[in-house]
Amino acid sequence: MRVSIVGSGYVGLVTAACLAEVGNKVLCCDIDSAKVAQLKNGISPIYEPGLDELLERNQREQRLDFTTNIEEAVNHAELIFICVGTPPKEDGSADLQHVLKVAQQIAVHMNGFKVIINKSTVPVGTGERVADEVRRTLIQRNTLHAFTVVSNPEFLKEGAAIDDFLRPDRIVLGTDETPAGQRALRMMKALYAPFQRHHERLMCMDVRSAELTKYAANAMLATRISFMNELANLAEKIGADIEQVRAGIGSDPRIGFSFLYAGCGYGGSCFPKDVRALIQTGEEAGENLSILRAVNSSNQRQKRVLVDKIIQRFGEDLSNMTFAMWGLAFKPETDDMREASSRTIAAELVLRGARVQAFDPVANETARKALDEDLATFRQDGPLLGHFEVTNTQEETLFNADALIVCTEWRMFKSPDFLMLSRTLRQKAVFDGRNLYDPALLADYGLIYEGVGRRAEPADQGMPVEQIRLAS
Ligand SMILES: NC(=O)c1ccc[n+]([C@@H]2O[C@H](COP(=O)([O-])OP(=O)(O)OC[C@H]3O[C@@H](n4cnc5c(N)ncnc54)[C@H](O)[C@@H]3O)[C@@H](O)[C@H]2O)c1
Ligand SMILES: O=c1ccn([C@@H]2O[C@H](COP(=O)(O)OP(=O)(O)O[C@H]3O[C@H](CO)[C@@H](O)[C@H](O)[C@H]3O)[C@@H](O)[C@H]2O)c(=O)[nH]1
Repeated sequence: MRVSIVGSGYVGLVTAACLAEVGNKVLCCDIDSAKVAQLKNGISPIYEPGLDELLERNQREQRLDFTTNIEEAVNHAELIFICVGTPPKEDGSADLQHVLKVAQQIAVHMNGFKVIINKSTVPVGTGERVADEVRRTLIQRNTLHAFTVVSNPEFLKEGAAIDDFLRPDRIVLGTDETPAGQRALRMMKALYAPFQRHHERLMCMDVRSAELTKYAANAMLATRISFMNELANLAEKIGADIEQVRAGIGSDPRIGFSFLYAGCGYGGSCFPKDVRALIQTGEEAGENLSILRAVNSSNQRQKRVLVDKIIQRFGEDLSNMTFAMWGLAFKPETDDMREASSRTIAAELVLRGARVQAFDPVANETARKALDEDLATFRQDGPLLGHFEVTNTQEETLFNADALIVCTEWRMFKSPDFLMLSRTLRQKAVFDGRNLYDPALLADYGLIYEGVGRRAEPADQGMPVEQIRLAS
């Protein structure tokens, strides 16, 4: 089939590459000409495992191309996916300006029947707003073409996006009952047939329910994480260990193990924004979503939990301190820094005069830009006391460092040389925002360990480092 994708970001590119991979002719459009030029030269603007190979192969085999020309994209296909951003507005609601702009542009260039597919995460009612925008533009231009709007929310996770798209848990399709809606449904079923060979994964519903399903899924997952984060904070105070509690409850199949990891808060381009947008939808509908309000504020507090521990240990003035920071991206296997907890932590430390030496295997560049922006607002009030920099290796972060902070659970950080850490860190302290390490083992190495909801082991009760060295 012929498919056009408008918006070539994380969702647009993954959708385009995966649809091309199964034989569709895909044209991907973006307003960012630098991004399109890069893509045309075979360079992916984002880090997503497996994406580069798919982009390269499908471009080479002429099933995938890129353009900045929306008219070309509209003419290319009957199926047009909208995959542009829906960032949060000041009040938390989703900003639909990019979605509605694309709807209008589709109408301007419409040359026949079109199925307009909302893949961007959009609030309930957006399908109707997109249809209104198209209808209004068609009337203004005195043209008449049949079209329908489908909701097809995307559930991929960054870092595992290709696999999530090729082997989805479910494919949600929201269509209306009109003949055009039913024709679109048949086309969409055919488009997704290659991704559900083994069993039916399609869930067909009305447009509004499909739109709400997306927010409900993210809000539920964010709630689970925040529930565990709050229990972790409690566990610390009453001498329990959240990792043991997690294992204890996850084994109940009604609860399950997924998304039960406590840590230094959830980030990314979806959970924080979508929770806030759903709260706003509730507000507009006169429904106070009190659980989600609590989740949102709980997560904002959680992003500071390591900062509080650091202040408690070293005091408010950190001007003589250097922190090594491992991991900057909001999760492993991505370079995405949107709403990453590392940003909150690094900025808070720099404002207190600390030097932060950070390393992420793929997000160093995006992190440098993000922190520059974050700290710029504070620079307006005078020169910063501290300093943030990224280093080329994990080891370089440790140079003259007092303590280590782990923000992202990249595989390479999971089993470090604890003896070396114990000898190198001046204050022998490890603040583990992802609960990667065993508190008792670190105590054996004479390291002070602070996780999230872990039972602390006094470092001085462990075997002294020198003794370990003699024993080994
Ligand atoms: N990133 C994810 O993991 C993920 C997963 C599921 C759903 N979503 C949702 O999908 C949507 C897109 O997210 P993303 O992370 O891919 O965003 P992104 O910021 O990575 O990409 C959006 C792209 O749209 C382009 N764009 C903006 N206006 C345009 C226009 N008028 N014409 C053509 N291109 C235009 C931008 O230049 C950008 O390249 C959002 O609604 C998001 O909530 C994201
Ligand atoms: O047990 C857990 C699981 C995740 N996280 C954090 O939660 C955030 C989000 O993680 P994840 O959901 O894996 O990444 P995203 O790529 O943001 O994916 C979410 O957001 C996407 C955009 O809407 C959806 O498509 C996905 O289904 C949904 O999982 C990250 O900061 C994680 O560190 C935890 O703190 N504890």
